[in-house]
Amino acid sequence: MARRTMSLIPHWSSRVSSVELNGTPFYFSTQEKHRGEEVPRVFRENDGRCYSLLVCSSDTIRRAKFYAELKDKLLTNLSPECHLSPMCSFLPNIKDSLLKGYFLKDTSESSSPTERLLRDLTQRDPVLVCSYLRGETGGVWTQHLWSDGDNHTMQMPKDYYVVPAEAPEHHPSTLNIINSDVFYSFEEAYQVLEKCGDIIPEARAVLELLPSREEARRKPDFPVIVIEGLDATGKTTLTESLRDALGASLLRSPPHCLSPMRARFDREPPLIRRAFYALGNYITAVQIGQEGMKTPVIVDRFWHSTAAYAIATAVSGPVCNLPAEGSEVYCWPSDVLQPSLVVCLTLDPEERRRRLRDRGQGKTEEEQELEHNQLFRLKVEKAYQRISGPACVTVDASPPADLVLQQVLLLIRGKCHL
Ligand SMILES: Nc1ncnc2c1ncn2[C@@H]1O[C@H](COP(=O)(O)OP(=O)(O)OP(=O)(O)O)[C@@H](O)[C@H]1O
Ligand SMILES: Nc1ccn([C@@H]2O[C@H](COP(=O)(O)O)[C@@H](O)[C@H]2O)c(=O)n1
Repeated sequence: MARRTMSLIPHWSSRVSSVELNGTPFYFSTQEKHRGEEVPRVFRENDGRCYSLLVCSSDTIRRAKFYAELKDKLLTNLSPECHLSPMCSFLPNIKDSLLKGYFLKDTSESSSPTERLLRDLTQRDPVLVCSYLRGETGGVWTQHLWSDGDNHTMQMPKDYYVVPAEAPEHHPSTLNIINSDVFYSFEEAYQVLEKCGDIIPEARAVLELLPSREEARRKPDFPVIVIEGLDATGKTTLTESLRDALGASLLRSPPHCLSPMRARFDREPPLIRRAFYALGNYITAVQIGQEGMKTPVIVDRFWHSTAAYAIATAVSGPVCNLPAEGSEVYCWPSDVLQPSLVVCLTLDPEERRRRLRDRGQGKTEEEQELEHNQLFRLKVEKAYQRISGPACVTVDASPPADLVLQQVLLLIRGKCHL
């Protein structure tokens, strides 16, 4: 941790912090001199003590795992008078500069229990703690970066004042998407699972099933049609009908051979979970390459799903926070086979809920989130539409199943000459 802390200090005063209060981000930064700026919103009307905790380690797996555990750890050990808000710190427009953590307001009588807990964290865990002090008059607040040694004195070269900051042009959560949430090459995803081998035995099992990257790129003779969409939009129904109508092979991503490991990865933080799904696409790509030498291939979910769900989870807040159309995050990886056609099924939310209810099967946590969280659903759909090379063709899945089939067959005949 010490090395990581030191490497942050040269850019410390260029960093901007964002604290989410009831879902709205409030930004502040630090500066050496106070020039009469107002007190940033998060410090206003504040009688308590304030702290920030940012998870930072050059070991990406440790960082992801610790961040996933941090909230529970804090809620279990802090007094009920402590209030936590999600926060992050970033260098505007600098990729991979985002550090995630929590902002803590403590209104309890004594600072000792909270500070003891924070001190323990700085000594044992990859976390950077700052405390914030209000000046005598209440008109200024200063930030104090704790050391990771016994004595939590200031490590800052100077006192820094906290001042309000502008909202950045791009939402900060977009800064770390590449190779943390979405993987654009076999190697990047492979490295994540390789590093997890010691702590997650299932990661080794996945690595043993992986093909070489050349195999995943092999272009088949027959067309490859991918069907995408949120859960319960009718992908299984449609893909099975297409298989029968076209005499095609039906494949899926993640492939069946990964089913025994999937539940374990669904419990892991995004970095690890997304690397698992990314690698699943490479296994499916090899199967497509083999089957596609004999028949057309229909695929139930592929890279669009992996990227769209990952982006929608990584980006907090409303749809406008997503990276804009044309952003590199939506680009198809160069080492994954490109389907001939990608169809994305859409359905109005009420009909989708009805189909989910009627089906009554168990759902992954993410699917439950989709059901509850309208914003998340909109973000997944928007991300689906923005992915390019190949882009997806949207099809309204609300008509009866045989009509949806006819419409998709027309698209396939037009695009793939079948
Ligand atoms: N066009 C349709 N009209 C009415 N009901 C449909 C239609 N297509 C599918 N259904 C029904 O909706 C439910 C969900 O369909 P299906 O399982 O095919 O969706 P899915 O997209 O594969 O879901 P998941 O991604 O969760 O596996 C099923 O009960 C299915 O019978
Ligand atoms: N290629 C894929 C396929 C799926 N996912 C993730 O799985 C969930 C939905 O899968 P279902 O089998 O339940 O339809 C969804 O949460 C995706 O995150 C993926 O990432 N990549």
